[in-house]
Amino acid sequence: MTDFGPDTVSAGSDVSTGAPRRPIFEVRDLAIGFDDREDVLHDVTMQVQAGEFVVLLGPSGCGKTTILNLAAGLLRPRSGYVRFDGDEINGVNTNVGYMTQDDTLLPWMPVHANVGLPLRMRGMSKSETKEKVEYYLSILDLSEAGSLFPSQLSGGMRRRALLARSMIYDPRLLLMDEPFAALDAQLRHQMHVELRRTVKNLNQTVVFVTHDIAEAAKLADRVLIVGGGRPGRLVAEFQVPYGDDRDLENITYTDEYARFERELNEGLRGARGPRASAA
Ligand SMILES: Nc1ncnc2c1ncn2[C@@H]1O[C@H](COP(=O)(O)OP(=O)(O)OP(=O)(O)O)[C@@H](O)[C@H]1O
Repeated sequence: MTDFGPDTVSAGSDVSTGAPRRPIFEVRDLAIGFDDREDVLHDVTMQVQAGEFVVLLGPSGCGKTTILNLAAGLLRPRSGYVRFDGDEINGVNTNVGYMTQDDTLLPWMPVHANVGLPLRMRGMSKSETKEKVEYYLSILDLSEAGSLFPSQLSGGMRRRALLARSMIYDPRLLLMDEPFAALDAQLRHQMHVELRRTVKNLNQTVVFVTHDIAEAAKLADRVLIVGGGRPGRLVAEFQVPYGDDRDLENITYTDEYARFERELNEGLRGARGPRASAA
């Protein structure tokens, strides 16, 4: 575990050239609040490298979604900067896909039209859109469901369709805000397996928000713990001890996983602010 000071970053370097890598998403010395109220987040510095799966883990209300909204360009910081691929984010960031726990499939459109919608809105031709939709439906095991309407899908299929729609325009960064919170435990597990397989195959960069320790431990390459009371900050960073080839069907039975879950649990306990711990 790394305890965060305000200057902590995870820059890394390119193994082939030794040159420092440019992060795809970067926040430095950030403070953000709403109206004239106290800051929600303060002194936040973090970086996400291309291809990484970063999980923001923290108690409710600590500011996790706020970080995603900054990445999407929906919010601006009070001070500090938020950069995407080296450039400050000014206005809506069209390089991101954003999947939340809301079900935003349009009920009057079949799955293929829902999934292809972002491409049609960007002016892609019908035939190109069809090809891409077919590809994404196939990698998310939805090929048979293309002509069904959202009301005809199971909960897991709806989540997969939403994931396909968030990824179809090849966003350079995928933001996910508790996307599986409404699913039962078994379906959530299936979605974890499919999500990791899909994003790793596509080398998709992900920032994923949750307050579920097991979800963080299974999915992440790196976990950042957000919290510490108000204003919130990054209180700890954990590099996940198992690699890309992790077997999500069996990993939860290993000692390594149990140890890591305990570490995250302790980190999360330290992230609860004075008000939360007193409750
Ligand atoms: N647009 C807004 N206007 C005013 N306050 C806001 C706004 N967005 C967020 N907040 C406040 O900022 C704080 C952090 O909210 P945020 O949604 O980022 O937390 P979170 O960690 O994602 O919480 P949860 O896990 O419950 O979703 C909360 O107190 C929330 O009420």
